[in-house]
Amino acid sequence: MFPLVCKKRTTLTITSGGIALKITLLSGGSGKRLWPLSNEVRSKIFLKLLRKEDGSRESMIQRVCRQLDSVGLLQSTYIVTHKSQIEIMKNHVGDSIPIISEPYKKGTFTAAALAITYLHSKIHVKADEIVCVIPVDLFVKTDFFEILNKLPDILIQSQADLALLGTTPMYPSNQFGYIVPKMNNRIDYHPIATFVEKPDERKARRLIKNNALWNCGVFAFPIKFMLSHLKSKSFPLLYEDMLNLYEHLPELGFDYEVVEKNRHSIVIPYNGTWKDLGSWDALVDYLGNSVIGLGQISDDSINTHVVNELPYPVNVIDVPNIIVAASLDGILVASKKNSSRIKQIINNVPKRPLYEEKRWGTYSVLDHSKMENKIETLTKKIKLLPGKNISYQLHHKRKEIWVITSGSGEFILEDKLSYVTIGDVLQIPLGAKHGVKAITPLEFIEVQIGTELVEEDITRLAMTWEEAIRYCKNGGNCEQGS
Ligand SMILES: O=P(O)(O)OC[C@H]1O[C@](O)(CO)[C@@H](O)[C@@H]1O
Repeated sequence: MFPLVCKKRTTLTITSGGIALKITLLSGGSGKRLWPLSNEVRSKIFLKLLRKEDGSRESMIQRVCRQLDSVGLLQSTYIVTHKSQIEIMKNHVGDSIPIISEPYKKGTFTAAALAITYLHSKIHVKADEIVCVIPVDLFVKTDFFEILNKLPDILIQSQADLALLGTTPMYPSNQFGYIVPKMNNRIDYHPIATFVEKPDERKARRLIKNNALWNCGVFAFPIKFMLSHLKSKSFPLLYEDMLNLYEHLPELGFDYEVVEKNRHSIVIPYNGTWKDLGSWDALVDYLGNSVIGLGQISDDSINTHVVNELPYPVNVIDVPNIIVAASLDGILVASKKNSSRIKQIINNVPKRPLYEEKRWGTYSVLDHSKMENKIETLTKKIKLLPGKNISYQLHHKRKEIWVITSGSGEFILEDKLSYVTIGDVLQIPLGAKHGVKAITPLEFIEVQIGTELVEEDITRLAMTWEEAIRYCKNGGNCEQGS
């Protein structure tokens, strides 16, 4: 899906003054403020909304990886993400970037700690190598990433054990953390005097007068610095031990846990574009068009945007300064200024995602009905990318009827392989082993009938098609589908 193939990975990647640098992208968080396009499994970093120069669109994670690649850092990049997002992550960035899977969402400090134990005990990164932790939901120009290559030198020269990136504030925001530098006569870094988190507007103005910078959420330090911090907190230093304990570890933020307590930190000023793309208000500036998907906005609806994933048009007449975002998960109509308030009410919205990107393609839930006798039906539209397959699997609580609506593929039912194409109707009884692989882009409607229809009711027997084929008694001979 995404042609990002990074150059050959080496254990010793970028060196500056002989010290190597590793990049850790933290991609946790579900981005509730971008509901309904983001949900439990499709976090904001996977929304393919950002317009590229060639007119195509990319997601935040794709943009950051492309920019890291252009400054030669992708080959030393590791991604930390929650286990539920591994499949979608691979769809966006491919298979060549190592992904460290978080068993639970535990905040930026605990996620960074997991990454450090991985680098330290799994791939034996040296204790004085520098690790730079970056959030994925930032919008910057490529020159921002060029600074990262200077981090090892700057950390050595300054003898600091923690470096942060700070950007010149655009206005007295009460939404960001401020870094107050002790001004020296250098232009490349300053020691940090103090931090002020989300000040009110008056205080923000004063801070800006005192040369304070917005905290970009980028932290760099030698591995040994974090290892000693972990030791002092009695956190495990080995990756496997960390995984075993993860469920019981506290949810901690890196800012509070490390940055605000450390006495030898520096800030590296960055004067270019930096934007936190966490809300509709911020994101719409980078969409390129005022309407994405089906819909129209009248000329008098100034500064209004529509992002519509539904197959129905959204028309807006004479309503300025709003965002309309529509997906299978729901519809948001909000003033630009207050669209972030969705975060407070989102908990009342049903959790099951109605749209998911999987390693093989996507599915959308079209209908879910529950009858009085506890029988449920759930209808999905499933789209498989050519050459991809769903697992060879069975369900304990549902039978399925599939109608192939487009394309062709191979289908295995109870260890029997057949060829399927548009118009075929496939009956999959309760408990029957089944799987499908797309030859050309394959689309089908799946009707599930059973009790407790949840995505988790899947016993997977084989993940790859080669493994699935081995189940076939007829040695893989194709028969015409039913
Ligand atoms: O195990 P995989 O490959 O993720 O496939 C899951 C998909 O297979 C099905 O169970 C089809 O039987 C879908 O309902 C589901 O989305």
